[in-house]
Amino acid sequence: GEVSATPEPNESEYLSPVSIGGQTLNLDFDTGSADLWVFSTSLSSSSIGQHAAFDPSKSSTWEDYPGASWQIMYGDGSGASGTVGFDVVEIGGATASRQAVEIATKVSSSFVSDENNDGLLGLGFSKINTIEPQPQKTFFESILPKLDQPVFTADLEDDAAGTYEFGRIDTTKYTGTLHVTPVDSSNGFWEFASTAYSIGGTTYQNSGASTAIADTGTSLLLVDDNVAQAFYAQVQGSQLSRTAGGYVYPCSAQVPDFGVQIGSSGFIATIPGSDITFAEVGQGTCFGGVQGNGGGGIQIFGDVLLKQYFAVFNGGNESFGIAAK
Ligand SMILES: Cc1cc(CN)n(C)n1
Repeated sequence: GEVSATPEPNESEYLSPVSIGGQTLNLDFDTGSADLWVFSTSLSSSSIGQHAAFDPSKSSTWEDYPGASWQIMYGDGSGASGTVGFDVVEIGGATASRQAVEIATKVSSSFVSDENNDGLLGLGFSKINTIEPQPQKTFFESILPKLDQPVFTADLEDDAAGTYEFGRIDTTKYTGTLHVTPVDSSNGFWEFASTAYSIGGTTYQNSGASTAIADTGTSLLLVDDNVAQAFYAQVQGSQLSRTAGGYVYPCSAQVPDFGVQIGSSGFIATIPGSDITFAEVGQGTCFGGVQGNGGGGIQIFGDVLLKQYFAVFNGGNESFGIAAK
């Protein structure tokens, strides 16, 4: 079957309505993790705030997973933990009849204050699912056998709503070639080779990092620190600001186009310089959407890059593809 879910755009995330045991929550679809967790009525009312909170006691299809627990920490330092059960999860028409659902009993402050999302839906590989004593499948892995094609696509936009589709590739959503690269899922991510980059149309070899992950749950484009330094050397007035947490520059600065290689085939995915500014941080200073990865070795290609393209995640042959749109 084919399904689609239309996430509501928000500056730092893409949310999609998900039905769990008949209760609808807005979840942040995250290809960089593999836990499906939700705000729950087990949280304090001050943590719940304006969020939708899942109440297992009100679901007729809920099944506890006795003794199981989970605890996750994300790259931005946010985190959550809690207990586990199984329920019917439906997204735009596709249904996983017995999906592991992680009930949050603790969430970090950034989730409390981000009133747009009521939890996360991980679309990474279940080898990094944090459920103890036994990791559980992601929603995509649960429905994979039933899909016409073993794929999901992400068509993220900045201003309009983006769309995730499961089970089909809507060829009307992109133009030209779909550039496909093999994925190495051994770290649990949609990870591929990326050993080159371009600044203002000139291509350079990236000696610092050799791979990258496609991560819809990360807002920025986090490249090898040397690559970020080389990029901002070409942005007049830029500086690495500890207070801002990265490279900033005068909002009036001329920002060159920036590209990163997708796979070892040579395709460089480019972002127009005019789309690189992520936020204004006041006094006419802007925070760049391209930042260093802090020396992590793996580059993290988040929404700053992904929103420029139509992305295809293939769980059948473990590949990642992007095309212009
Ligand atoms: C909540 C969340 C998800 C991600 C990306 N996987 N980050 C960095 N933070």
